[in-house]
Amino acid sequence: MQARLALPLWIHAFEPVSAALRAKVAAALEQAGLQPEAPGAVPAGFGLALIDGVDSAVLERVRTLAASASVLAIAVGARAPATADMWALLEAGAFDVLSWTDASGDAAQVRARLERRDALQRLADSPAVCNCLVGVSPAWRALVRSVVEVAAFTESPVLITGETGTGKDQIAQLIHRLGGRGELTVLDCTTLTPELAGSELFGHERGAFTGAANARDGAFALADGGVLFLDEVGELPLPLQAQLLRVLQEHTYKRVGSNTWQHSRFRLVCATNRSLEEDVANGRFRADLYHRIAAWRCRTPPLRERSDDVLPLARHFLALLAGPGVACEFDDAVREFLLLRQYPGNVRELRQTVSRLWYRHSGPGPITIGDLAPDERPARGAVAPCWPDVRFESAIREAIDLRIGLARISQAAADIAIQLVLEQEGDNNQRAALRLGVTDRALQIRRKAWAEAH
Ligand SMILES: Nc1ncnc2c1ncn2[C@@H]1O[C@H](COP(=O)(O)OP(=O)(O)OP(=O)(O)O)[C@@H](O)[C@H]1O
Repeated sequence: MQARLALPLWIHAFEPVSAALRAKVAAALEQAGLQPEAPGAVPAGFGLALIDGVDSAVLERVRTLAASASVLAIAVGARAPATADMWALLEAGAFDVLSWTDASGDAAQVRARLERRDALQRLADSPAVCNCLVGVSPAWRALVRSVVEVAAFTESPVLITGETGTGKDQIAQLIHRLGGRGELTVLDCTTLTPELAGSELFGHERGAFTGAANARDGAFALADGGVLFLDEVGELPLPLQAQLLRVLQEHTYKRVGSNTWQHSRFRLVCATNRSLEEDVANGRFRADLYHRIAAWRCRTPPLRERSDDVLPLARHFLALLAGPGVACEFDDAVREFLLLRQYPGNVRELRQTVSRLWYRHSGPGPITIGDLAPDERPARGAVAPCWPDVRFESAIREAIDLRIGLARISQAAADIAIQLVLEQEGDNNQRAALRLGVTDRALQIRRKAWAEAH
């Protein structure tokens, strides 16, 4: 038997999978060093969904399980599921779909996948990631997981796209930290002029051009053994794009004024806030270069797509400003202001907003709305509650991320509203109906349908 894997692992067998088959799978997994159990009330950690046939009920259940745990779907039926069903299981949140063929390698396959997933999760939750990169939203967490995977398990070039201030630079630094390679050499492509670019990138020999009093290393030499980060790569002029092709492909180049090929082994990370696909389509960016730099792509989502991250980020920036051991918080009104404000400059703008609050603030005590500079305060009249607001949008986004359909979202919103109003009105149907803007009878029908469904 292999060494035990200390993973909380549960097994959920879907109808019509028999208890005997479940026990057989569990025994094989135990042989492979796993310790399967039944799922708890809120399944966490890792889980196996044993399925024999896929229908909407199975998909719905997988969706619920995957909301709080990492789910691996295992098809145990005599026939492998149709490809469309496999995709549907992934869509529902399973991280992979395997077939159980009753062969000796099946349990080993399961274990290998769980180990990899566990290693990824540990890295994503490690101080190397969490101490610098803050974010709790599903969109941010999915990005971090994919970046951790590409950084720690591959050597491929990575292209990071995203609006300004969304953390592309931070992600490049994370790839460098996790990759365990030498130095990080950063080159801002907006600063490359046609005259200087050759020397900046490739270096030059002494006397190669007027003013070249000494030989000098360029970015490719400096990046040897480490990571080369080409920031704003979309701004590279076309002639320079052509010059980069060979070195990115072959890792060889010549210094300006030299005929000798030099070698440099580096990992390439590029970032841009442009759509390079569009630039390729309209001839602004070379397609061959694009395919070399974009072996892996990731996108840093704008802050408006992850409003759950606003307060954690704001608290993080405040803690950095306050320094170690100094507790400082925002009061409720400031929290609301921060949540409802728009951030066209994304995280950078949020950081600057927090800095301005901090420098106007005189402690002790929380940051209060008086700490907001007068020109930043919401205009009079603009503070009336606006609905639907970003919090509502965030809840809906979460439902969409969980791939919940429109009918269920609308139904759930209506059910919650009815429940809340009934509570407030002491279960008085007539008053609740009045407040909800529906007839007494309509509310009764809905309540009856709800009671029957639950
Ligand atoms: N997830 C995060 N956690 C903590 N700080 C962050 C995060 N994302 C961004 N920041 C901070 O926001 C600011 C902007 O981030 P960064 O420079 O990485 O953005 P960018 O996308 O590279 O911007 P640009 O396109 O303008 O170069 C920095 O101060 C960075 O520290």
